[in-house]
Amino acid sequence: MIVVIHEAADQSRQIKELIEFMDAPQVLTATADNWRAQIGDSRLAAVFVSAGLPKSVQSRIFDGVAAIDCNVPLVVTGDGGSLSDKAAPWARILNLPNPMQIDELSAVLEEIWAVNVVRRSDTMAPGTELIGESNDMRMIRALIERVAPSQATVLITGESGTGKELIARQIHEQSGRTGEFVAINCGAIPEHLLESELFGHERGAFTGAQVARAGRFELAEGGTLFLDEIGDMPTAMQVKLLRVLQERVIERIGGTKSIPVDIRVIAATHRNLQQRIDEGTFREDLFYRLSVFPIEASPLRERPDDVPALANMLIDKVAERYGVRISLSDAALAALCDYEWPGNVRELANVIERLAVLRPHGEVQLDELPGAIRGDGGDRGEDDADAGVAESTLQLPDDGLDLKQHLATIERDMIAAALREADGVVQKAAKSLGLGRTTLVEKIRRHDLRD
Ligand SMILES: Nc1ncnc2c1ncn2[C@@H]1O[C@H](COP(=O)(O)OP(=O)(O)OP(=O)(O)O)[C@@H](O)[C@H]1O
Repeated sequence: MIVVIHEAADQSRQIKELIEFMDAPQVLTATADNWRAQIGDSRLAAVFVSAGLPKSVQSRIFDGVAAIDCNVPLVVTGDGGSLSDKAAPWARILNLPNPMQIDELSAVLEEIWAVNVVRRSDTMAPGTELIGESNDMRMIRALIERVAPSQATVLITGESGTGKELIARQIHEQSGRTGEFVAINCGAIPEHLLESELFGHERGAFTGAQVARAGRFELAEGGTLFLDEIGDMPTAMQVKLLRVLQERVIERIGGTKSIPVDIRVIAATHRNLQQRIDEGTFREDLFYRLSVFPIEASPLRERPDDVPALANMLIDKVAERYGVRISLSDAALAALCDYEWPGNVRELANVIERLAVLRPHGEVQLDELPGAIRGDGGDRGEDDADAGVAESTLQLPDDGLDLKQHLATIERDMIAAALREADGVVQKAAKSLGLGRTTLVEKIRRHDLRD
């Protein structure tokens, strides 16, 4: 949800229409007094605030936004007034001068989208407990315990969905560090935004930098900075990161002051960094700096003993979310344990979620699992086409269901899953769903899926 606050109602409407014209659904016009009530429980993606509003009113809005989440981007529209440096030192403030140009608005929306991809990934973990009693998981827990109290930089490697972020969070939680756990996905943020996201910037450092802003290094002061997808970090940024790791000081963009930082760095990647070093896309010196204490998150197929406990935990989560509790027959559970899980725990979570939505009540039987998991040689692409569950096995719950509502829920969840997989890139999600981009945008709007 994007909120537009302007002293003139016709201006508010105009800005809302322009934003909607740029394919951003869920735009709300509001006043400084009622915006908070108007958004209700919707997730706040950005707030557009008129520069013409009195400073005291702006401050009130900023404080309200900070109370929800300091990382929500603030966009100051028009140039009728100026913002105090101290108005919101925590904030990401973007500027859109009058008259509003489409290309400038488009750049601002791109940035808002990027920030929100990061915010979403920051809150993605459905639970914080590390589940599993396999030898690998026990070993990982022991490593976490050993490294947590030290200051050592940790490099967590492993395939996608193996729990690298969860491991990083555990290290932070057990470290006794009092600052925040700040995560950033180095692969999801456009290169030109990554530097300011990490290092922050001083006022006037570049167009739109209306006030100074702290970067993630500073936000993680006294805590932990989690650099996810470090293997995708552009090489120019790798040099800067190496300097921070060596000298423990940063400089904001456009700044001259060296700011000391007390942070614990944990990096993670699903890439083979050795291969990237050989290809010349990852610096060897940075690799050695990062991998002071390496932890490898093993793929789920190598620890099938963990599948039952993970499945139970995920069934609980789904029950909380949808109010439907499934169970697994012995044969179904055995098939889950035998499956290769190329998408690891995240894929298991998707399968459990799909089963709960498509087969809302009762015990899931072996023949109700996706073909690839049943081991009948079913092609994964075909399985995806029928949402992972054999059509003939769908059963009507004893007390019936509201089919329209049920199908809408499935559609909403599939779109949400596709957007997650595509890191929020609508074009990519549309392709994986076999839909045109405009159709998907319309569905996202209808299902209220974009913030
Ligand atoms: N051992 C585990 N116990 C409980 N939940 C887990 C475990 N491993 C993974 N998960 C859950 O699976 C999902 C994926 O885990 P996570 O995001 O930590 O993986 P990742 O390795 O960082 O993935 P990516 O490389 O794609 O970022 C999360 O929702 C996480 O909570």
